[in-house]
Amino acid sequence: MTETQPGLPAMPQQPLILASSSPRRRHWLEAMRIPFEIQVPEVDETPLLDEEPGDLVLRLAELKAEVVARRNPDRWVMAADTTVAVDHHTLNKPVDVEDAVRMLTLIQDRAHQVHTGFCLQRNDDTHSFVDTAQVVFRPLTEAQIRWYIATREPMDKAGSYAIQGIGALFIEGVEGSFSTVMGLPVERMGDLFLQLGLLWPWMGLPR
Ligand SMILES: Cc1cn([C@H]2C[C@H](O)[C@@H](COP(=O)(O)OP(=O)(O)OP(=O)(O)O)O2)c(=O)[nH]c1=O
Repeated sequence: MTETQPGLPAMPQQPLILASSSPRRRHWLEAMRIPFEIQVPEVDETPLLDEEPGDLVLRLAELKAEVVARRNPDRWVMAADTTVAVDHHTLNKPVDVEDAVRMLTLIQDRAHQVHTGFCLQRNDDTHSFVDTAQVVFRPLTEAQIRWYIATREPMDKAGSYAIQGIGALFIEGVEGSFSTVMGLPVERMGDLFLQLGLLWPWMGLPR
């Protein structure tokens, strides 16, 4: 029999499941010492016809969480999806060097939006939202853009840059959450963990 103390969970809370292959999302959870394991869902990330970027990231975050939550009854599963929007363009990860050139040419010397969809789900209990940050880029010449792409940093990032890397040098300012640009809105995620009483039990303390 498991001994319980008032206010303490009867058994240790199961770790979170991160439904993502993103090293950035893993990084944030490790940095915050949240216990987690990774299960990567296979989902089709193709946008629907005329789908708005905010709708796209929410749908994909919910889909990734749903797929993994169905396989893991009674476990909390977290997923996210990030995209960059400028005018009517949605910029996902570049498919090749020329695609990255196209994206960086579009976003240099102006502002764009980064939308990150987030979903936390256990069984049918789903909590999801979209967080948006605005990023202003400095002007870049084609030679500078090609130099940046040659570093390979842009190749697995939405919008073809990394705010957490060399890309920081090209950014004039950010309005909103830095972590949202990196792919995980950690401030709003923390709010949700607290509201649901998940955070402190993960740290071994009462909720
Ligand atoms: C704009 C920007 C994006 N990114 C990253 C975050 C995301 O990992 C990636 C967008 O791709 P996503 O499709 O959101 O995520 P992913 O394919 O890396 O992982 P998964 O779908 O398995 O969860 O771009 C940065 O790391 N820095 C940035 O500044």
